[in-house]
Amino acid sequence: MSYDDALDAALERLHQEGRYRTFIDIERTRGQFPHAVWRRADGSERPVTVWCGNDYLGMGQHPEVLAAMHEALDATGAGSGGTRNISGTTVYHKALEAELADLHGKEEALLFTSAYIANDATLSTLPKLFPGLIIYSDALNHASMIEGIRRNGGAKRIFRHNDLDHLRELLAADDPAAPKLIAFESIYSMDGDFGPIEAICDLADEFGALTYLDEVHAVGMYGSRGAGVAERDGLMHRIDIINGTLGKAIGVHGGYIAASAKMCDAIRSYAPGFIFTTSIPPAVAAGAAASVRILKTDSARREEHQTQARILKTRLKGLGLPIIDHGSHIVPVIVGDPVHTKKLSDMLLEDYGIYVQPINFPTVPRGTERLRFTPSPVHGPREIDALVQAMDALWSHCALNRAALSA
Ligand SMILES: Cc1ncc(COP(=O)(O)O)c(C=O)c1O
Repeated sequence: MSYDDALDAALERLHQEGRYRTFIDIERTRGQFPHAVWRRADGSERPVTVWCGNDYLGMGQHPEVLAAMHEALDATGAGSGGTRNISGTTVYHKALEAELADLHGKEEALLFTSAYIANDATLSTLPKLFPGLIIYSDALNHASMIEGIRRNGGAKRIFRHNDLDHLRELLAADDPAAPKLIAFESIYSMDGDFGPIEAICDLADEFGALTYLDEVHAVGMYGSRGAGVAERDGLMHRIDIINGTLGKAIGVHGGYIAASAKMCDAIRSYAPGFIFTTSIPPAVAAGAAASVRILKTDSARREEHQTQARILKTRLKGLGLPIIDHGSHIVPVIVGDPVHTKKLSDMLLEDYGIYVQPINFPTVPRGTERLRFTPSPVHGPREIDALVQAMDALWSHCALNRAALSA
């Protein structure tokens, strides 16, 4: 088989399984979000409202964030010009790390090019620091954590999602003297359910394990200063390593960990995913630092975000649509098969100008294919009304069941 034939076969497999992904070309205009323009393949345009963005708080359009980026861009130029060790460290990177360490109440923070890389690089490096380390990983952890754990060559145990009894059983079965780390998330983004942070910290204390918490879907949105669910629940001091993104609620780009100075120093010194890659541009660091700083005091924006999510869930539930509701900001509507999920997504876009991507297997289990809406403070009553009316009409059009789901 030629290389070309092999590529054809690999792509065909995805088409056959209904897993081939096509990009939807969405063009934004500064200050217009969530309104944007969809450019079709033939070049024609359609105005759309974006309902699946992860710029949860609209910070990517915040004038102070944009001003900070412009200022740094004008002062320093486009790129960082190197890895952090070789000319890629600037005052902007250091200021952002200080801002993040302060946010999470940790001694230090360490920037990565994304939260994916932060998870992968940190989790793949930890066994080099703690020989014999056993990592206990929630079954629904993000792909970036799974990849890091898979590649690290150390021992791993997968506990059933949020199942404390199973986690305890696994911890108890291992050598009490072995170094251990429990890796989990504060909000699991597909169902929007919360990780049992306090109970996991209790188990970590009991079994002498470190805790690693991915707060990617919570940073900026939960806690009095936007540090995440651990802050909201008064548990930040019990987490050894916090992972966060600058690309979702912070509205810019990049990722980080926050931890003790020694932990950050060791990861900085050992992790190839930190050492051998160009650092984020200074302008990106400046924008992210401005955003983090603003969100530390802008609790009104957080409250508005939660209110919009509650309103949307209540309205969709009022139509009898199967919503998963764990009380977070994520609004998953379960359609239950890939064909209807795709059809709904296509019709919402073409007929109603509403952009939401279908979420299918393997991202979610078969039979739970869904549309996942992400409201923000800039989705007003007009946008919510339009979405609710469209969902009502399309649900009837596709003759889908109207049955409430329990959380
Ligand atoms: C739980 C979780 N962790 C990490 C990431 C990676 O974040 P980033 O987009 O900054 O790479 C994601 C991305 O969606 C995520 O959902």
